[in-house]
Amino acid sequence: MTDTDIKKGLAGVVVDYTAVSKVNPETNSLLYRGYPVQELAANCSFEQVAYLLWRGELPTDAALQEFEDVERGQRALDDNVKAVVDLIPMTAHPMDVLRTAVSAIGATDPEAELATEESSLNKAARLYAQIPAIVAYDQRRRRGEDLVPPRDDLGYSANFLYMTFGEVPADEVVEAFNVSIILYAEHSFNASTFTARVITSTLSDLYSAVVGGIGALKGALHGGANEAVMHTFDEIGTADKAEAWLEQALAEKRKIMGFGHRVYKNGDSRVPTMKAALEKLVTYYNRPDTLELYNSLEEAMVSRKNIKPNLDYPSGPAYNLMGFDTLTFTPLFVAARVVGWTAHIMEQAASNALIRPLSEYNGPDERHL
Ligand SMILES: CC(=O)SCCNC(=O)CCNC(=O)[C@H](O)C(C)(C)COP(=O)(O)OP(=O)(O)OC[C@H]1O[C@@H](n2cnc3c(N)ncnc32)[C@H](O)[C@@H]1OP(=O)(O)O
Ligand SMILES: O=C([O-])CC(=O)C(=O)O
Repeated sequence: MTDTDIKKGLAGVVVDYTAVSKVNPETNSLLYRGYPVQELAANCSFEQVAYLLWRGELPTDAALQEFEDVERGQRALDDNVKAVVDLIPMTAHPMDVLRTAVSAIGATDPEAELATEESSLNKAARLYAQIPAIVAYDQRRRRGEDLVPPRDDLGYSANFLYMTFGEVPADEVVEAFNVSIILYAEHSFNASTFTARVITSTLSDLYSAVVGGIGALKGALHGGANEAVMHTFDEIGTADKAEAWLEQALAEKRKIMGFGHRVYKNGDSRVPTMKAALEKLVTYYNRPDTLELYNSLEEAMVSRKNIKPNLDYPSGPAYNLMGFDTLTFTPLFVAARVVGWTAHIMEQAASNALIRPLSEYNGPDERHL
C-alpha cells in the first residue's frame, strides 16, 4: 500500500448511492430529488422542501396542509426540554445546548428505538418542529429575555423569527431566511450527514444519529464556518482593511473561513442565490458597509488564492443583519440540515451496510514485554 492508495479524508471516494440530492461541481448545480435548489428557493416554502426531501415528491395542496398542521401542532417548546436547556450554563456554546436538547428529546421518546418508516418520519418531523423553539429560546435566555410561545397562524420561517425576536419581521426578512434554510437543508455526503449515516449503519437510533450530526456540523471546517465568517468580519472592521487583513492571515497560515469546498473547486452552487438574498437584506436594512466588506474580502481572496466563497460566506452576514447573535448561526444551520440528515438516515436504514473502512497500520512493529 502506498500513500496514494490512502484516501485521506475520503477525498474523492464514492461510498454509496443516494437519491436525496445531487451535487455536481462540473455544472455547478445542486438538485434536491431532481429539482434545482435555486428553483426551490425561489418558489417554495421550507415546509414544501422538507416534505420533498423526506418523501421524494413535492406535496399536493392537501398534503401540504396536513404536513403544516403536524409541524404547527408540535412547535411549542416541550417543558422537559426547556428544563434541560435551563440547566445548561450560558458559557456553553449554543451548539452544545442544541445537541443536549436533541439528546433529551430522544431519551424521553418511548418509541426512540422503533425504526419503521412511519416512526422515523414522525421522529424527523418532531425534531424539525422542535429545533426552532430550542434555538430561539436559547438565544433569548442569553439576552435575559423570556420565552416567546409560537404562533400557529404563521409559516415555519415567520414563526421561527417571531419566537426568536418577539415580532414578525418584514416579508423581505422572512423571505431571505426561508431561502437560507432551503439552501442549507441538504448537501449529499457532507461530513455531518456522513456521520449520521455511519451511526445509523450500526442500527443505532435516529436521535443518536442526529446528535452525532450536530457534533460534526459544529466544527469550523463545516457548519461552524458561518459563525467564523462573522468573527472575521468583526476582526477586519471595514472594507478598506480587507486586503491587508488577508495578507496577514495567509502569512500566519490561517484558513479563511467561508472560502473553499471539498467538492466545488470553482464556486459553490448555492452562493449566487444566497448572495442575492443578502443583497436584498443590505438594501432593506440600509447597510451597504456589509456588502462592501463582503465584496472586498471575496475579491482579495480570489485574486490572492483563487479560492471562492462557500454558502457560509453570505449566510453569516445575512443572519447578522437579521439580528441573530453570531453564536446562533450554526444552530440555524442545524434547524435546516436536520431535514437532510433525517432523509439520509432513512435512506441508509432502508438499504443498510455497516460502514467500517480499513486503515493501514503505521505504528511500531510487533514487540513484546
Ligand atoms: C457549508 C459548509 O460546510 S462549506 C465548508 C465550510 N468551511 C469553511 O469555510 C472552512 C474554510 N475552508 C477550508 O478549510 C477548506 O476549503 C475545506 C475544509 C472546506 C475544504 O478543504 P479540502 O477539500 O480538504 O481542500 P484543501 O484543504 O485540500 O485545500 C487545497 C488548498 O487550498 C487551501 N485552502 C482551501 N481552503 C482554504 C481557505 N478557506 N483558506 C485558506 N486556504 C485554503 C489549502 O490550504 C490547500 O492549500 P495547500 O495545497 O497549499 O495545502
Ligand atoms: O458538502 C460539504 O462538504 C459541505 C457543505 O457544503 C454542506 O454540508 O452544505
